[in-house]
Amino acid sequence: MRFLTSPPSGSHWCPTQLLPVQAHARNVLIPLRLASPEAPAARIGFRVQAADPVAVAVGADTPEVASSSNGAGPLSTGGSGASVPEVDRNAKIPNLQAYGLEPENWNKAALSIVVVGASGDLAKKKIFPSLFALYHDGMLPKNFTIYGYARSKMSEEEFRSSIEGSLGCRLADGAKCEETMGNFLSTCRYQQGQYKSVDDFGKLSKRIAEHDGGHERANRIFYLSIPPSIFTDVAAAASEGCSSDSGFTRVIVEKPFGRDSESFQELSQALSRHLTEDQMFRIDHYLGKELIENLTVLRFANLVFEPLWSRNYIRNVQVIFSEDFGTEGRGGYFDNYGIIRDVLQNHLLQIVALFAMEPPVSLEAEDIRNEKVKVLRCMKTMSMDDVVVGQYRARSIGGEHHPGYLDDETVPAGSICPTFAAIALFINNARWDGVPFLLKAGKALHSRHAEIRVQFRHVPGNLYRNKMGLDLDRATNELVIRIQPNEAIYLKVNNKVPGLGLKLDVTKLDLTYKSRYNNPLPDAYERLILDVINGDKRLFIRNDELEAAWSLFTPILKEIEEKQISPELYPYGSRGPVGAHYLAAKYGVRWGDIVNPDEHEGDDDK
Ligand SMILES: NC(=O)C1=CN([C@@H]2O[C@H](COP(=O)(O)OP(=O)(O)OC[C@H]3O[C@@H](n4cnc5c(N)ncnc54)[C@H](OP(=O)(O)O)[C@@H]3O)[C@@H](O)[C@H]2O)C=CC1
Ligand SMILES: O=C1O[C@H](COP(=O)(O)O)[C@@H](O)[C@H](O)[C@H]1O
Repeated sequence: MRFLTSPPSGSHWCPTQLLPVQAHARNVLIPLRLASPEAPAARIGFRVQAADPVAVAVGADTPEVASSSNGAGPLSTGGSGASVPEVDRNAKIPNLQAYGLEPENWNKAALSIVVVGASGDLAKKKIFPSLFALYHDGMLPKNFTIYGYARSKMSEEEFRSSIEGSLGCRLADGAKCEETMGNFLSTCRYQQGQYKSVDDFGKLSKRIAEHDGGHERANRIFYLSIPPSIFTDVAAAASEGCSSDSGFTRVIVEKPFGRDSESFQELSQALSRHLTEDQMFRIDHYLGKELIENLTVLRFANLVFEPLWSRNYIRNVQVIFSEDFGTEGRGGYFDNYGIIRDVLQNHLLQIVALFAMEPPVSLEAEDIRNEKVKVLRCMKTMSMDDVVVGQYRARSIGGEHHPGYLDDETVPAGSICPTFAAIALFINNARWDGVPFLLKAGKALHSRHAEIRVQFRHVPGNLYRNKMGLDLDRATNELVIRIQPNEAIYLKVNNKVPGLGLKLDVTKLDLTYKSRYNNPLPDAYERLILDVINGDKRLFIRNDELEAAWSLFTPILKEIEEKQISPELYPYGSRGPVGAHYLAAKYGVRWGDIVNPDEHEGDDDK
């Protein structure tokens, strides 16, 4: 049982690609089922099993080599041969052994989690509910305490009831849930204080020390859930007044990390005066989403994908973020940033980096982040010809009035801040040369979904060409990784419609998570907070990644602001500005979420 913490939600051109299919095949057997209502399970059939990825990747297809590699993890090839510790996300106690820790020690150390900005939106909406879910699932060390820290005056009771309202059980388990919630709340304490005050953080330190006194080691985590303008003040005051003297002190820093290259450098230098790189965990919660963490598994643990992962087979890649609500309540923050800084420069770019990077030497955080930086640095500087910006306007739908962006009281009159942006991105390396990566993000659109769409090239000399109708693009394979809602991975394939005739249709090999897996998915913040406790930085962003990301986006952000480029207006609840279609069409692409509206649950085709 879990808790509701969010809305319901290579190698370069691989020589092995040239090998005949038989060289990859290990055995031939077993019925294969296609996930199409029209295609019932076959009684007899065959399945071609790929040889072990390890053996193929080293170019050794002999059975001897293949079997000798069987025991190793799928990614243990590339590097020194050192085995990668296996992370068991389902273990009650997190992957302690992977970090050389024993469960016994884990429970010996005290852990204090300080949520700075505890009175704010993110703390209530995500941080406390995620901590509660971890607590309920037994994923927090026995001796842990949560401290809320903010300027607001609140008694401990008021603080607890402000949190309580946002905690909920995913599946009601009645009294048990209430009891667990009560126990959790009793570990929550509140400390009022100023963000710049070393003395106030000192008072908190004293309280923590009194409480943790009996423990040999006392670890502290600070979650900076505050506006970026005060990140440095808090880092300075907390590190001076409230660092642990017998354990680790780690700091989680929320986005946005600056507004452009210059402000990012300033922030980064200022923070580095108070915190070491080791202590800092720069969060991008999209990296904590289940389907994003699975991206590398999909690519590197399956032979059927990685050899196709290049310009040779992929026509274009689309990364789409769509929200069906506006900036309601966050207009003040949003107007200073806009959708490019809010979503594209971080969440979507991080997805592209993970998607397009070369295989890392190992699964160690630094090896993964090295590859992400490399691919980010290969990206071509964007020009305004490849950018479309939009802003939503008011609209009445079925008698219900939806205010436009400018109707938000917290938004300055006449603001030209984009609430929608579409961008074509190119990667100048051997793997991706010429492949358009189309990124699109918008608020107040027709539906809420986030997905990656990989459109493959046409089959050369296709024998079935005349059976596919005029629109050959519709018949090309498409791999869709639906990040949310209704998480799924599906591959569109052409298939013979069963019967005596020869008719083809496009159907799906479908892995819809809720049909395949029983467990509800953890919220991204749960996973990420647990990783901070474990000291696992794989899903956190390194400074040089951000530097590369900002150098990519700063020129267009400056141009939009200096030239005061007006956004194209689009009606609330629509599919966004028409300009986005022209941008895609310029590269011979159609947005997959528009061409296939039926693939989005809750779509009402406005
Ligand atoms: N909310 C969200 O959905 C998301 C937020 N983020 C990021 O997380 C961080 C926190 O976001 P959120 O909770 O929305 O922020 P809030 O605006 O709600 O601020 C959090 C707390 O900080 C204090 N505060 C607010 N403004 C100021 C100020 N100008 N000077 C000093 N203190 C201030 C307030 O506490 P008090 O007055 O009690 O001290 C407030 O409760 C931000 O960096 C944001 O960009 C990232 C992703 C999503
Ligand atoms: O970081 C942000 O993300 C949210 C969307 O997050 P999701 O997990 O609900 O998809 C977005 O609404 C917000 O504007 C942005 O700051």
